[in-house]
Amino acid sequence: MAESAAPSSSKMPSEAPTSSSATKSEGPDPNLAPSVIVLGMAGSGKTSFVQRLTAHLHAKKTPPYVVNLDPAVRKVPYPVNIDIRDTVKYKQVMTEYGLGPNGAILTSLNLFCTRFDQVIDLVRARSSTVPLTIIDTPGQIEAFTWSASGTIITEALASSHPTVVVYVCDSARATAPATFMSNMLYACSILYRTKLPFFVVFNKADIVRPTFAQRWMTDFERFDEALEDARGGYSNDLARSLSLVLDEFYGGLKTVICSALTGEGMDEVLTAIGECSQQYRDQYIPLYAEIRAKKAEEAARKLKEEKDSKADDLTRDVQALDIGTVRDSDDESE
Ligand SMILES: Nc1nc2c(ncn2[C@@H]2O[C@H](COP(=O)(O)OP(=O)(O)OP(=O)(O)O)[C@@H](O)[C@H]2O)c(=O)[nH]1
Repeated sequence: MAESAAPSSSKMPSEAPTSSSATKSEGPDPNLAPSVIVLGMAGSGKTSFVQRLTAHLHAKKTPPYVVNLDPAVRKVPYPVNIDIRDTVKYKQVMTEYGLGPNGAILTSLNLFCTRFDQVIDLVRARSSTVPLTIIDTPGQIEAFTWSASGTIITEALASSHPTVVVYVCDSARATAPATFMSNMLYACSILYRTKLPFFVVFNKADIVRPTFAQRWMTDFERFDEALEDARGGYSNDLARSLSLVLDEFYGGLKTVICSALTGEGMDEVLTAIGECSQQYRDQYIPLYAEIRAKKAEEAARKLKEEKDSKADDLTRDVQALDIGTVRDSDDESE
C-alpha cells in the first residue's frame, strides 16, 4: 500500500474471502473523520469526481486522505495515499491466473481485502488530521458492489467509523428515462444492501442540467410524460411500474447537482457528506449494534446446539458402551 503494507499477490486465494480480520471488535468510533465510498456506473465520472473533491479540499487547506481501489486504472489523477496498484499488480494477476479483465479486477480486490485491516488502521490513524477519507472504486460497479471483497471492505469501514456512500450518476446519459431508471435501481439496491447513509451526485451538470432528473423523482407525471416521448414499448411499461415502486426510495434520497469538470456543487457535496455522517451516528450505529447483538445471539445459539448435539452423541456412546460391558460380563458369567 502506498503507505505500504503489501499483501503478496503470488498466491491466489482459491475463492473470495468470507470474513475480514478488518472488522474491529470494539465497534465504531463516531468521532473519527468519515470515509466516503464513491460508486457509480462505468464512465459516470467517479475518478474525475474524486479528483475534483480532493482539489477542492486542498484549496481549502484541508486535504483529504485518498484511497484508490481500482487496480486496472492506468493513471490516478489525484494525490493518492493508499493505492491498490502498489500492492496488487493487475496485469500480473491476469497472466498468472489466466483471467480476463473483470476476473482480474475481482481477484485483485480479493487479494487486497485480505489485508484491509491495515488500511483501516492507517485511515484511523490519519483521522484526526484529515476532514475525510475518499475511496475511489473500480470502473465496473458490480466488481465492488456485488463482490464478497466489496462487502467486506464496506463492512470493515462501516464497523470502524462513519462511512457514507456517494453514487455518481452521469446526467448526460440519464436523460434517457430507461438509463435514468437503471441508475436509480442500482442506487436503490446499493442503499438496501449496505444500509449506509447515502446520496446521489448528478455529475456532468455542465453538459446537461440534471434538474429534469430531480423533477422526475418528485413528480411521477413528469417521468410518465418523458416515457411517452421516449416510445420504448415494454421497457417503458416496466420503467413506469418501477418508478412507482421507487417512490419511497426517492422520498428519503439526498441529491446534489455537480460537475467534476467545472467544480460546481462541491460545497453542497461536503454538506451532504456532513449530513450523512450525522445520520450514520444517529441511525447506523444503533442499527449496527442491533445487528451485532443478533449475530452474537445466533452464534451463541449455534454453539449451544453443537454442544447439545455432541453431549447427546456422548450419552449414546456411553450407553452403548454400558450395554457392551453388561453383555461382556454376561458372557463371562456364562
Ligand atoms: N463534461 C464533463 N465530463 C466529465 C465530467 N466528469 C467526468 N467527465 C468525463 O467523463 C469521462 C469518464 O470520467 P472518469 O472520471 O474516468 O469516470 P469513471 O467513472 O471514473 O470511469 P471508470 O472508472 O473508467 O469507469 C472522462 O472523459 C471525463 O473527462 C464532468 O463533470 N463534465
